[in-house]
Amino acid sequence: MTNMPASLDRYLHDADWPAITRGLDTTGCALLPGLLTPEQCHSLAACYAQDRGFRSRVVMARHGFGRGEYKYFDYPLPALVTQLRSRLYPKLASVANAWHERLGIEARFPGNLDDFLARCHDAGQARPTPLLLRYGPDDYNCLHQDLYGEHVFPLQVAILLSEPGRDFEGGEFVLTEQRPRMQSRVEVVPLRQGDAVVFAVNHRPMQGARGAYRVAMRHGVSRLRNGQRYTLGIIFHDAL
Ligand SMILES: O=C(O)CCC(=O)C(=O)O
Ligand SMILES: [Fe+2]
Repeated sequence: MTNMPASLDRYLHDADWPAITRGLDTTGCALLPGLLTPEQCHSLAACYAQDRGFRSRVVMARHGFGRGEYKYFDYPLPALVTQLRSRLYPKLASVANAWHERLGIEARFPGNLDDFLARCHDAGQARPTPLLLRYGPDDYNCLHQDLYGEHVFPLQVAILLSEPGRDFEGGEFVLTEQRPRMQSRVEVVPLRQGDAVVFAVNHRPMQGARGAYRVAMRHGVSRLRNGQRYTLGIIFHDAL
């Protein structure tokens, strides 16, 4: 994999971060359309078949997580994954800090990923969390939250590496939001190949009459009707 592609640098520089922040604040998710090129998607998805470069493989059905499988990258991450993780982090850290402030959570996030990871590693959360997921016909991913220890960065990113309609059908990315004492609401996020969705890992603040309250978010993937679907997941906190 090559060094930081200029296109990615430009994308992150030119993106409308105030609009992305508004999306995150109002719905708990925001789209970064066309963050990766089809070629980048293809080469990341092709990594899945390799044995090297991963620390573990999870067959979802064995754990009741759904159907399909995923593999956690090992350190050192592929260059493109490192770049995405370290460049996206500072853009999202200010949203994360604003959310903690509104939720009355004490922890604040440093401005760069290395400082945040040092905090995770000091607490024993030292295993890398970026992952590739692979789904085939009838596979799905149950609603879940990617929590791996005490240290939680409240936003994460998923990038669709396959093209809906061409590579697979079904398999929609869904988010649910559970307000206290209310029934859950679902949001389907339409993604094309190369699109990234930024979303809340566990809680997000919602403005109420008497200040902000906590909404619990979960994410998952609906059943594939056919084909193959690959995703790159970028989680910022490391795992115990
Ligand atoms: O395959 C997907 O779109 C969901 C991936 C996921 O659960 C994650 O990135 O944490
Ligand atoms: Fe996930």
